[in-house]
Amino acid sequence: MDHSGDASRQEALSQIDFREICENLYDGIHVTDGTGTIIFINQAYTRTTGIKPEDLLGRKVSEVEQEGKLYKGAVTDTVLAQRRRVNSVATIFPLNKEVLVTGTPVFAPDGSIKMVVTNTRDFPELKRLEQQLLTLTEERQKADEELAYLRQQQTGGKQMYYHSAAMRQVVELIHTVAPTDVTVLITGESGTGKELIANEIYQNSTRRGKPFIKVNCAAIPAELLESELFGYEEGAFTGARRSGKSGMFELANTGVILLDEIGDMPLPLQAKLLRVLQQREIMRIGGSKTIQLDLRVIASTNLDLQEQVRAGRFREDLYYRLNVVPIELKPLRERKEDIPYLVERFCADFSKKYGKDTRISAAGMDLLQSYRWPGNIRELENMLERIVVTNSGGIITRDVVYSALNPDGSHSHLNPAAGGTLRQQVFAFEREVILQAVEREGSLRKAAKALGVDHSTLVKKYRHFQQDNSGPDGR
Ligand SMILES: Nc1ncnc2c1ncn2[C@@H]1O[C@H](COP(=O)(O)OP(=O)(O)OP(=O)(O)O)[C@@H](O)[C@H]1O
Repeated sequence: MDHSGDASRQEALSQIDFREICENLYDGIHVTDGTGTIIFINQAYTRTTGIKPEDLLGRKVSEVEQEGKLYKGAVTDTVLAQRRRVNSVATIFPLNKEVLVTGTPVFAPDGSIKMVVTNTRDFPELKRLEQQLLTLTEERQKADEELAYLRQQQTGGKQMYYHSAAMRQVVELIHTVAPTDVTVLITGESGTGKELIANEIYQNSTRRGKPFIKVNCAAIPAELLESELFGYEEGAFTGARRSGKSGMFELANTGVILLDEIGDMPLPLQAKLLRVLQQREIMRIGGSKTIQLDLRVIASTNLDLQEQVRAGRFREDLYYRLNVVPIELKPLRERKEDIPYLVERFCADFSKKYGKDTRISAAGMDLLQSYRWPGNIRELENMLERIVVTNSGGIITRDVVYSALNPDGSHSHLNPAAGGTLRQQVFAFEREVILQAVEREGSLRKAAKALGVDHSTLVKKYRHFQQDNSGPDGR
């Protein structure tokens, strides 16, 4: 066997000056012989205690203690008596402070104690670190709790209401795909509930409780979006934060990222996003290290992405990457069956929230169903909240709905057949006039009288309008 390695190690070891090592230790070292006479202290000891070698060397620890000028609470004599390691807190008089001391016996081959080596550590420093650790742990715990609460608020605070076959299908699809990690693209007009759907997917996914980061690609200026998404290293560009910053992808790691308004993402960034989706890794701006990503991507937009692709504003390859499972939300006007259910749920929710008991009249509901809801469910929800808060009576009448839909008195908002033919618009207007009169007058006969038409004409028209909410050709 070749022992040359051992030999050279021995040789190297023999050259080492252990005193030099001692002088360079961070802890203060105080060494006595087997009788308790101090034979060595290192520089760190002097730094920690303010006591110089000439004050101690050659003296007995017990004598120094008795004198009561330099320290008290030394462990040397206890170590000598008990022949074991002893920890204690000693008081250092020159600096008027406490230090943590650990005395260790060093035994000779015959079993006698040949030295006592005592480490001296700044107690306040340790204490400060301990306190800092404790504070940080508490803060971290609070932050974790707050995060869990906010995440819950952000994603689970709202219930999804639906009734139409179209929405039932959507919900079924969500529950099928949620537990998988598949990429989902949610499309629909503004206010149709895209974000709510994304929340539902997150809540039912295996990543629930992990980060869920929502990025609105349209709300962040194009020149900032890249650094928001990818983060940057210190000094990556002028104005970059000194310590660098993690991007949204990094923050979302192990969880879910929702790229909202993806259709508004600038083309150069689309190329970078495609790379992220393909390689599942990113590099911070100005960085050199790749960061592996484990995340699920949900994208949403109110633009027609295929149209954007045709117009050259959206990369086709990215479109296919995102459109693995498409979920399309119809505008509210195309799923009117949802309206009564939504109205009832919202009325109940807001009544509870504001301590009221508000219900909607049949005629009020009828008017809500005939409206086109350009702002979709968001508009309906906001309007009902406003009505419930301001309405003093318990019943939301047709008049109340009418003024809520038409606050400035112009008929611009309330145009059930907006964009339709003259016939459709006249139909809508006539319908409105008749339904309002019936509600106001309380009976068909009185309404006919007020409007100056035959009772039988009014009955005929009223029945027709009741059967068809939307327009003369059943639109
Ligand atoms: N099916 C639903 N049941 C209950 N509330 C809903 C439903 N759909 C949408 N909402 C409510 O309507 C509002 C708008 O929904 P959401 O923000 O999800 O729409 P969006 O399609 O993401 O809109 P935008 O494109 O403008 O961001 C929210 O307050 C949401 O809670």
